[in-house]
Amino acid sequence: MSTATEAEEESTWEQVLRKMLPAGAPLPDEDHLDYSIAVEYQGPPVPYQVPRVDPLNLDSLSIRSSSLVSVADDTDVSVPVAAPITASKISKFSRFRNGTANVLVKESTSSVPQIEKAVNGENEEEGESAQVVNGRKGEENEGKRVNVVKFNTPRDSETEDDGYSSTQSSAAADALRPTSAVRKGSRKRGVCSRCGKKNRLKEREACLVCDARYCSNCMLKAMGSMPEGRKCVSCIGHPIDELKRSSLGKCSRILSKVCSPLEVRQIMRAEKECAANQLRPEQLIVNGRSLRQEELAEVLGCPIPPQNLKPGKYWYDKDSGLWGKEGEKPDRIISSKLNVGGKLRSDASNGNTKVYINGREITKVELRVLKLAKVQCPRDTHFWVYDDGSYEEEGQNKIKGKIWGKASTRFICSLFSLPVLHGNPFVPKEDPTTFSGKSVPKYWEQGGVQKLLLLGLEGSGTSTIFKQAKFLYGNKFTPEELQNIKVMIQSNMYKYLSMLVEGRERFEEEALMEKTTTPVNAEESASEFEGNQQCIYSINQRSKHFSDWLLDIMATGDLDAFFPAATREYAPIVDEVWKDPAIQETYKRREELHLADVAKYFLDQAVEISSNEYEPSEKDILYAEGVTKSNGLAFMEFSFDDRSPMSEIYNEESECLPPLDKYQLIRINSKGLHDGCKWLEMFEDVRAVIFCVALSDYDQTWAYGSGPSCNKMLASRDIFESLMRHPCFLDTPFVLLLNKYDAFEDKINQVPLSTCEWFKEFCPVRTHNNNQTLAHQAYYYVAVKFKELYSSITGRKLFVWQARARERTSVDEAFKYIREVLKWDEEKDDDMYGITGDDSFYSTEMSSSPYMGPE
Ligand SMILES: Nc1nc2c(ncn2[C@@H]2O[C@H](COP(=O)(O)OP(=O)(O)OP(=O)(O)O)[C@@H](O)[C@H]2O)c(=O)[nH]1
Ligand SMILES: [Mg+2]
Repeated sequence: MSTATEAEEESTWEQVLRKMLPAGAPLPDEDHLDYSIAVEYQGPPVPYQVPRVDPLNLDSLSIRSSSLVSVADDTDVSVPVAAPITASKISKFSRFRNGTANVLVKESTSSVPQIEKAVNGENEEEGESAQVVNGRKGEENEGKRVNVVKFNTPRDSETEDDGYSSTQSSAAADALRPTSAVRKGSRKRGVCSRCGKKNRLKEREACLVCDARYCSNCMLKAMGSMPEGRKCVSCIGHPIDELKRSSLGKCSRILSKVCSPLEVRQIMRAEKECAANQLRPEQLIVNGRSLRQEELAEVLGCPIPPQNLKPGKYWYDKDSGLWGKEGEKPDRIISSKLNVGGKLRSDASNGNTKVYINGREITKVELRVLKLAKVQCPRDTHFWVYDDGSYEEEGQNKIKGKIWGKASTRFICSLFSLPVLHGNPFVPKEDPTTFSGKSVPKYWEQGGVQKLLLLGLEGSGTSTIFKQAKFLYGNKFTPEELQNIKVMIQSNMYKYLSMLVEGRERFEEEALMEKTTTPVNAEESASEFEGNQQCIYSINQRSKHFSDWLLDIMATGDLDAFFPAATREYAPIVDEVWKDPAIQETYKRREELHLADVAKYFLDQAVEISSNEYEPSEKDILYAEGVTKSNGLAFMEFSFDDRSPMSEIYNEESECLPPLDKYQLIRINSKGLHDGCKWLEMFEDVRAVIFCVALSDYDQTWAYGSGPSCNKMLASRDIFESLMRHPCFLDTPFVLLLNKYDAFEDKINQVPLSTCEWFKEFCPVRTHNNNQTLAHQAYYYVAVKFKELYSSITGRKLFVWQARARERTSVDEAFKYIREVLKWDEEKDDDMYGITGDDSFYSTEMSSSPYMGPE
């Protein structure tokens, strides 16, 4: 039962309060004391009488104060419940304030009018009134109040702020709060569960247990010192809502605004590590049996534990280490030989293939991968698979091979989202057949498909090239891919806008700072002050609210959950904000914000893009940043069908023509490169690595995640270097695509190439008759720098090609060049001498270039 204490004397209330608060919670000072807390008191008996209040008879409760209750969205319960007291308005002597206008309103379901309401309304820090609550019997505590609608009537707040006349004890309100924390119902975005203020544009911090949402004003008051992370004080000790498990320990923007970084760190740590928030063993059922505490400990403590473990039913094959959700294909490989759960059942993953691994009937996908990996598995085969991936048929006592041994199998697995053994000592690196022994070209064994690996730093143009290849060589985008691209474009648009509004905020601050620190003369600056501190980066309230809201959403990483469902709704305001002169001014400084120039292309079409009927045009597809929604791995197969029809007519034995060369283009985005290049091991059998560099990056800065920033060209160079040193590619030819030549041409006359420290010795030749433009010279210089680096490390020749990926013909030429490189690479093994004299044709030979500065 909750106890509520009303203490007369200062020393006494302080004492009592301290005991009520969670250990370590700061005691609010008297002026700001507006806690309304209900916690179960578990301390020693107190030496004085605790005032008791009988539970209220809800039906007879008449409240003069500001709140009434509606149960608008609740069908089964309809008990009026006592009001939310705007806690910040209650004095420590716990009197209700004077009620004013009370209005009952249903929560509107459309959010557009709410935006209007909120953005036109006053700031949430100011007083408000007229709150209506959807409450429910027995769950009315701070955390449980939902759907509070407020009216932005400034008059009300004025009258409200003075005088508290009700003498009703706050204990009455406290008594209504249950002690148990139960999550209930849906909560409306933007309504603070404590003060009831509503603003859809403000982010709220949610309690991990009951999902009560608090505004930044109320958060600390409702959550205290957060000894178990973000939980209402009354929810401390209770297990978290499992839906929120993935957000444990992930700081929100609002929290980082309210607390210092050190506090945030402590809170996040407590949230992750405190006992109450841990998985309980009975929540995990493995092979049909819930775990015991020591089994859970074993699972979590083993060298390769299942990650992001959530409550649920799993199967585990302790011989191979395979682990998956009950009824599903394997999800990962964890440590083997753990003694946990029941016995693995044959139907554990609901397979119907009549092929068994360690007694489990495998799923169709697994069977497919086994077949692709050339493992013989007719029906009723029983395999025994060990934790190093080696396998044998049951009863035969003869190891047949290693399932994940071949790179190609690992690649297939990754395509089918099946787990593979990673970074384990058993990957047979020493096995010559899995490495590209060039004497028998590897691709012959794989049906003649030659893999081309396309990579580059973020924004270098790899996805543009990939998409161009798709347009060029005939692979149509499927409806599903198109849908993904559409969603990608829509969410990118919000990303661009949020970068702009964030930049605007910064520029505005800077501009105003400058204004105040450099007054032209006293009079002017005074009048400027009165002019409400405006500058070219200032925007109106409405846009400002939208911007704040957008930034909050972006900060919580919620974007995908929120869009594109809301895209249509917000299209007009997106368009309005984008066209705002302040944002346009900000866009002019986009380079400082690392904002791609396609931002304009897409934001100009905000309304069309947001529409349901929107279908990305070819140009949209091409200009969009990324290939897939997750923008991870993408691949396509193609061949160049450019044999002239004439030659076939002439060739009487046209059937004897060699089949067209088939290629598989695999594009990895730059993230895959940063994660310790671990992806790359799957691609050891590629025929060529195509590394893409944006020439125009030479004056850009860039940072790995939140790390220190550096020149982007240097970052590209470093990645390139780590690739050529990678053991998988020791024998693989590299093609360097120097992309964005168009942007480079535009830039080079304004920004000297020597801006990049690696190119500081570039000294262009300035003769009148020189028909080579500066861009041309600069391009050659860059190419030579890369070539020198490459040959100094590998002792081989680097192939370089220039590209403008937005132009389709340029990409076509690039691929034709790559084809020549492959041919040359093949022939060089056959004929070491015949070709070497001729190789300058394939590469940009310019070691004697006049543009090289003195070394
Ligand atoms: N001006 C110009 N822009 C280009 C060129 N190639 C690509 N872009 C643009 O540069 C931006 C980034 O290109 P992407 O193809 O997405 O780059 P990426 O390598 O896939 O980068 P991530 O997806 O971020 O890993 C896009 O807006 C492209 O339209 C080019 O040759 N010239
Ligand atoms: Mg991209």
